[in-house]
Amino acid sequence: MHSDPGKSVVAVPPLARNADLTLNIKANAALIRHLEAGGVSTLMYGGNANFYHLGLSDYPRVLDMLLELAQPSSWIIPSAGPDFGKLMDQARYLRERPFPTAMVLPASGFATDAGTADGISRFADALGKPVILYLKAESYLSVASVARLCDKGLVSAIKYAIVRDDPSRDPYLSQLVTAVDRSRIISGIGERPAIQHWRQFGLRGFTSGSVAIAPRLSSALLAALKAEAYDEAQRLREIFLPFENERDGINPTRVLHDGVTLAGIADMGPILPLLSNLDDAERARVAPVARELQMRDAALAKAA
Ligand SMILES: N[C@@H](CC=O)C(=O)O
Repeated sequence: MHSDPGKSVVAVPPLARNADLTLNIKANAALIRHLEAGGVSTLMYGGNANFYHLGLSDYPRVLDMLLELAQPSSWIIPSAGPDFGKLMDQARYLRERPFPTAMVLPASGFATDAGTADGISRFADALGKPVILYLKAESYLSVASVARLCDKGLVSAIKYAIVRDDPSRDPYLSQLVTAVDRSRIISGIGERPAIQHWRQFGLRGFTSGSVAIAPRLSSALLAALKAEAYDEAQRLREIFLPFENERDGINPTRVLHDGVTLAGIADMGPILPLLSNLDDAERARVAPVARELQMRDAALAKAA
């Protein structure tokens, strides 16, 4: 298992379940094979896999399935939390397994900056390893608190996912890249802001949900960024926008979950409550867009 955040696009895939909500091992295997065949070797199981609602009784089974299904050369990053009790309970299962790190899901509400920093420190101590921070809102952790956690050696990487109308105007990110080593920060909002985060803020990697449908196209975008081929990167980014627009218009996690099924990659089945699958009208809207993205990706495979 490698542990280099810039080696591949960091996929944030959905998790497949059967009708009775048990794990669908065959469908999860098919999705992981699809990603790995498309050049993706880092798979982060977090929001899109709905780890927010994963019970402790299910957690070790999910961790073991992911370890079994991924290639030994791939890097699986599970997440934990978001609440403090779950973080500390899950640390026990994580530390018994060979994960180089885990991502802390961000709590929203009923938390303070100081309390969140304290909770993350205690989780990293219990895990015995530095963790990945997931910054999704400015109110979650101040830049000073993030820098202190990094200085204490408790953070291996940061998934930066604060959405801006204009990603090039981001005072929090501007402060962050001066306060911590920017090579630790990964753009965490998919293909849409990845080029601006790369060029303007020096972030050297990105996470993606839509990579679960189009791993070759997303990997080609990362390769274009690494080669400083920015026109090509822009062309590739635009291929993702129709699907990303549906995700942003309905719900990013729900559209991705059912989009993978509708694109014919693997049957993701029901999404774990408290989320719900798309309704019929939403499925009718998303299906052609998901299929188009999958076909563009397949065309790239044929051309290679
Ligand atoms: N939220 C983004 C990146 C993954 O975390 C997406 O789902 O595309």
